[in-house]
Amino acid sequence: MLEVKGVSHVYANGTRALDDVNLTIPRGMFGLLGPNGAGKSTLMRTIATLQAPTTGRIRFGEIDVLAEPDRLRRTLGYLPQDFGVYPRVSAYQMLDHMAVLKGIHHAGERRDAVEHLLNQTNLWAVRGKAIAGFSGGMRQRFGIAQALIGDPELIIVDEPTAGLDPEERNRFLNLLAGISESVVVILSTHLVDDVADLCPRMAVLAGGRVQLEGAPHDLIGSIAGRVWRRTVPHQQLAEMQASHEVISYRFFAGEIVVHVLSDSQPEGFTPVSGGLEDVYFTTLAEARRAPAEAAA
Ligand SMILES: Nc1ncnc2c1ncn2[C@@H]1O[C@H](COP(=O)(O)OP(=O)(O)OP(=O)(O)O)[C@@H](O)[C@H]1O
Repeated sequence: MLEVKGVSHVYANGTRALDDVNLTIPRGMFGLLGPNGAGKSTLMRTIATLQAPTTGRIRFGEIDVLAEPDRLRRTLGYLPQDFGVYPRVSAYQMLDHMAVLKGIHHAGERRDAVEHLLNQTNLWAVRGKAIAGFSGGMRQRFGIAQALIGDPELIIVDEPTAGLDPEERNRFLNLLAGISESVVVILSTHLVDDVADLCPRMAVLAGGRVQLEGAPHDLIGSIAGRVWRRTVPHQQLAEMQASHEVISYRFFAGEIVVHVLSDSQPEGFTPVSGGLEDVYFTTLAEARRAPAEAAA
């Protein structure tokens, strides 16, 4: 279990990227959902001991993460949002090298581990090819292979499916789901579907604060009977936004499908069985409104 308590982070330029974040993350897949700039990467890097928070505490089981970063690193697998450079060495060589860095010094043990990871991530056939020539999906699968070296108990993946085509995305998410049973996996993403498909627990981060936490199923239940939809010509959108609590809208066949939140049925609207996307957009709308109301 990972416990994040009262974690705040203020960057040197004064940006408060995390503001009193409290989370309890059990074994299994945990979705951390939030829009661009929400603070997800800052939180992921902080848990991964790559940067220290301004205040707060983090525990992973017996480990005091901020006081014993090396101890955490030995049991951590981290797939950052961006590796930056991709080396011209083969996937096999790179994994072998990284396994040495992770402390697997026995050659036979290392060979077994590297071969197992290449098979697990479906990269065996391309093990001799340079990573620099890999497609986006292959790179992400390589990223998971390197994160899994040494059987980590805490795995952090930061926006892993951005830019993947649907088939590669599925392959990647299935791979993650397969490893998440006995370890803590934190999946940071701005894609609601990634969380809805896979995560038994989740939180929404926005403006550096945890806005919502729970099981997707329960959170969807919490908005049941309060989400309504109506299709309108796009000229009417501004009017709709002024008169209703619009949580989302999308263009469809030349018109706009509007979803609104309301305790009773607004005129001209039909009920929708809300999904996680409605929960997410409702949460973001409320998060945006809170500072505006406080200022007023
Ligand atoms: N090194 C830095 N110096 C100053 N501000 C930063 C730094 N890194 C991030 N920020 C700011 O902190 C806030 C949170 O950024 P962060 O990258 O953690 O968000 P995110 O949720 O991961 O966003 P994205 O989905 O766009 O990656 C943003 O306002 C960002 O501009």
